[in-house]
Amino acid sequence: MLLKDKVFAITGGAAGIGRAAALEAARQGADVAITDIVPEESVQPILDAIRAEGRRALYLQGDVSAHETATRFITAIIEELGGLDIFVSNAGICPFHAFLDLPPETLIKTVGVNLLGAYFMVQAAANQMVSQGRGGAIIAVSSISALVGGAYQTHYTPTKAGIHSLMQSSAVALGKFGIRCNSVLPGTIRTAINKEDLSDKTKEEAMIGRIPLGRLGAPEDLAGPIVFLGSSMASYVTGASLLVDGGCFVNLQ
Ligand SMILES: NC(=O)C1=CN([C@@H]2O[C@H](COP(=O)(O)OP(=O)(O)OC[C@H]3O[C@@H](n4cnc5c(N)ncnc54)[C@H](O)[C@@H]3O)[C@@H](O)[C@H]2O)C=CC1
Ligand SMILES: C[C@H](O)[C@@H]1OC(=O)[C@H](O)[C@@H]1O
Repeated sequence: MLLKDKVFAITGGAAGIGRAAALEAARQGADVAITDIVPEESVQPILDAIRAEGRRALYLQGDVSAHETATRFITAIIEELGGLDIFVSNAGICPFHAFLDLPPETLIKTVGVNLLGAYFMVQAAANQMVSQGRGGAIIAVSSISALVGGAYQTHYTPTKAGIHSLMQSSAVALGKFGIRCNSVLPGTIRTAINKEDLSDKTKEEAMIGRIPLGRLGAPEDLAGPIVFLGSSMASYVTGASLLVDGGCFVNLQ
């Protein structure tokens, strides 16, 4: 087991990539804390699955774009699970929209959830890890979109580039405390975030055609890389970013 008796916390753990990572962390021996904006009832099956692995599970409902959520989440983790070893900033939104008429509210909301939310959470987690004095690991779910553009994602890709950069700077700021900071850069992974976008079958086929491994990703494809970066197997890895995209990024021609 890669995370035996560690405390693993994740934002946006109610669905998609976050849910897959939370469940894998429990399978790998960690107690798991999840925060998400959805009500606790809808997360109950995930909490039950974590407990079925013999691990403790905690849920806090909250909006990551409100900085108080970060304090509330870390406080709950310490009260109920007694410490924090691995923190994953994953919650995010991607409301696809054209550039020229993008409403300011959509920009403000996307930056608030994706970038400010990640910042508040990572800062709070880092402070807790520093005060514990035993190091830790922070992983942010950035995106291949940190490196490439999207005509309907002009408000989204800068948040993912920002998260990628946040992990690089945090790695520098927190190295002296033994805290490692890395990001994963998923390609296109089938989740609720892109269900509507991928309902355009012509677009979906074109996207699959660009991927050397010949398929879109599944949430579970991210679970292993996230657990690996959180584990002692990655003890000399910090400031790094790991593309998890089936080879899409390197497929130029
Ligand atoms: N699915 C994909 O193709 C890719 C996803 N990503 C990133 O992966 C992360 C997870 O996304 P997915 O699992 O794909 O989507 P998802 O929609 O399945 O999961 C996102 C989770 O974040 C939660 N969430 C949304 N707004 C929130 C808020 N204000 N406060 C707290 N929780 C909130 C949602 O309730 C949901 O549980 C996001 O940061 C996304 O940008 C990155 C690259 C590709
Ligand atoms: C939600 C999109 O399918 C997805 O988000 C990303 O960050 C990827 O680059 C895809 O565009």
